[in-house]
Amino acid sequence: MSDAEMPDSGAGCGNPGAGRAGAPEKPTRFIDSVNCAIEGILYASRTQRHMRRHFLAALVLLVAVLFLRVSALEFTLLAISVAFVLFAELMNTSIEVVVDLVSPDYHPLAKIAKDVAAGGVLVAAIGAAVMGYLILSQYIFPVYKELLDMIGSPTEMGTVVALLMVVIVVVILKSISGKGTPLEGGLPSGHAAVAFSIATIVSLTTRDPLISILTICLAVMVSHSRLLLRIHSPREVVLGALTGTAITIAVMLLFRLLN
Ligand SMILES: Nc1ncnc2c1ncn2[C@@H]1O[C@H](COP(=O)(O)OP(=O)(O)OP(=O)(O)O)[C@@H](O)[C@H]1O
Repeated sequence: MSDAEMPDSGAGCGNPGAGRAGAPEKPTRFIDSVNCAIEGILYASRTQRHMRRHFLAALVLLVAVLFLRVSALEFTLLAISVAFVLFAELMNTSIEVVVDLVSPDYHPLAKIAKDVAAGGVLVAAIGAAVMGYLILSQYIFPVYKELLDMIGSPTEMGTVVALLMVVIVVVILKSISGKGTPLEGGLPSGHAAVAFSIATIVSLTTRDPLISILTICLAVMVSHSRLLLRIHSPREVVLGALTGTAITIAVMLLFRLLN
């Protein structure tokens, strides 16, 4: 529980006796119990960055649901998935706090307890992602396909020109920033730029949203490996990805305009 806060033992819900008799009292009224539950959720949001991310994802999903006009059944399935992820994160936080209480020092069993609880959150999140994909892809894929159709299929010449331009722009930007070599380090990441350029070309060639997502996943993995190897910073990788994608799309649009 790296960023957890030590709770204030005197203040909080359902302990009106605190401060008077000294010892906090358990909540007796229903409203006090509800307040305690809300305090638990607030504690988890305040101390667990993953909880905040889950809430943010839930907000994004709600906005998407509003725009995509999913059916009531689909909304129910999505809501259950999101609630399950939030529930798992709350249970994970609770287990972390209990483990820290019982075993503040390193203990192999404490590690297993926390790792298993974290595994529960991961399983819930993967389930929600699969559910989200299966439901939302029916609405998003046709729009995405239309977008790919608007840019058009790349010609062989367009592909070669786009890739060469990406490499040249990366070298120029690296020489301006004065950091790194053509193949290692500096701003932007050349690997990310080329990986995203290839992902864009494959997406436009196949015009298949699923293949597009899979190749983008590969590009993300290539970019992530540059971070893991500590060759690039997140900023350099993101700029590389944007450079590769933007130049490739621009070249494709230009070829479409000229032919
Ligand atoms: N007392 C301990 N004994 C052994 N290993 C521990 C202990 N505390 C934490 N760990 C290890 O560190 C990992 C992270 O624990 P921590 O309490 O920091 O959770 P966290 O950073 O909030 O993680 P999460 O992303 O799961 O919410 C645990 O999964 C566990 O492997």
